[in-house]
Amino acid sequence: MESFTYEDIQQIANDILSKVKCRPKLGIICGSGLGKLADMVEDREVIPYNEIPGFPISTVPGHAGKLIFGTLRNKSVVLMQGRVHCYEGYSPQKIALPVRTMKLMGIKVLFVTNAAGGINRNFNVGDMMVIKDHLNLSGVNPLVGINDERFGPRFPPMSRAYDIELRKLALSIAKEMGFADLVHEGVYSMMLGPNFETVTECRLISIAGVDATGMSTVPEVIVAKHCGMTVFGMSLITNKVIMEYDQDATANHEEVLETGEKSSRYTQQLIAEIVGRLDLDI
Ligand SMILES: O=P(O)(O)O[C@@H]1C[C@H](O)[C@@H](CO)O1
Ligand code: HPA
Repeated sequence: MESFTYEDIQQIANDILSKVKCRPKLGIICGSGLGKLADMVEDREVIPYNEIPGFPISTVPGHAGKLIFGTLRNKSVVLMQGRVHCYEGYSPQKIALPVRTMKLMGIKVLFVTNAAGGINRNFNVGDMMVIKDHLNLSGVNPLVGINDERFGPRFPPMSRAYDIELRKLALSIAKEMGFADLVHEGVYSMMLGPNFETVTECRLISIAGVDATGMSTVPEVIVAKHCGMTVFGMSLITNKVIMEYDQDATANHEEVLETGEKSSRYTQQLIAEIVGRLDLDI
C-alpha cells in the first residue's frame, strides 16, 4: 500500500512555502468546471502541480492542476485549481496528500467544491447545494493504514463533518444576495466512478436520503476532519441524474463542464462572500 509519512508531507509543504510569500489559513478545492474562482484571486502566485515533487497531477478536463496563492476579499487563500480523483488510478492516500500538505502549510479551514448530479427532484441544473453530510459509497478510505497521531486519532468522528456555522452563513448570504432559491442544503454521496451511476444506483441513493451524487470530495473531507480542519462543502448541480429505465438522455462530462461554464458565477460569488466574512483567527 502506498503511504506518505508525516515527514514526507512536511517536506512537500516546506518546498511549496519556500516558493511563495503568501501564508494562507484558508484552502479551497475547485471541482470540475469551478476553477474560474481563481480569476477572483488577487496578487496571485501560481505553482503547477507538476512542479511540486510528490504531488499528484490532475488528468481530467476541467481540472487545471495548479496551486494558486493570493488574496480573495482581502483574505490570504490557497486554491487547488483542479483536484485528483481515485478513479484516475490514484490511491486514496495520494488523494489525501494535498489536504495533509495544506494542513502542514497552516490551513485551518477547507472549502471543498464539486460538480454533482442532482438526485433530489427539486434541484435544477445550475442550482447549488451546501453539503450537510455525505455518504461514502466509494469503497475507499484514505485513513486506511498505519495511523500517525500527529495528523489525528485512529477513529475520528464524522457525524458533524460540515461546519454548521458556515452552512448557516452560506444560506443567509444567498438570501441577502437574492438567489436563495438557487441554494439548497443536502447530502452528497460519492461513488468511485469513472462511470456515471446506473438508474438503480440513483434510485437506491435517493431512498437513502442523498440529494446529489459525485465522484470526489469525501476522501478530502475525511482527511481534513481527521486532522482537525473546519470544513465547508458546496456542490454545483451540473445535471439531473437519470432515474427512469430506458431513457434516451445520458450523463456526460461535457454537460458537466458546460454547466460549470454557464452557472458557476453564483457559486464563485457565494464563496467569495463567505470568505470575506470569515474570521480566520480560529
Ligand atoms: O471533481 P468533481 O467532483 O467536481 O468532478 C465531477 C466528478 C467527475 O470527476 C466529473 C464527472 O463529470 O465531474
Ligand atoms: O451525475 C453525476 N454523477 C457523478 N458525478 C457527477 N459529477 C457531475 N455530475 C455527476
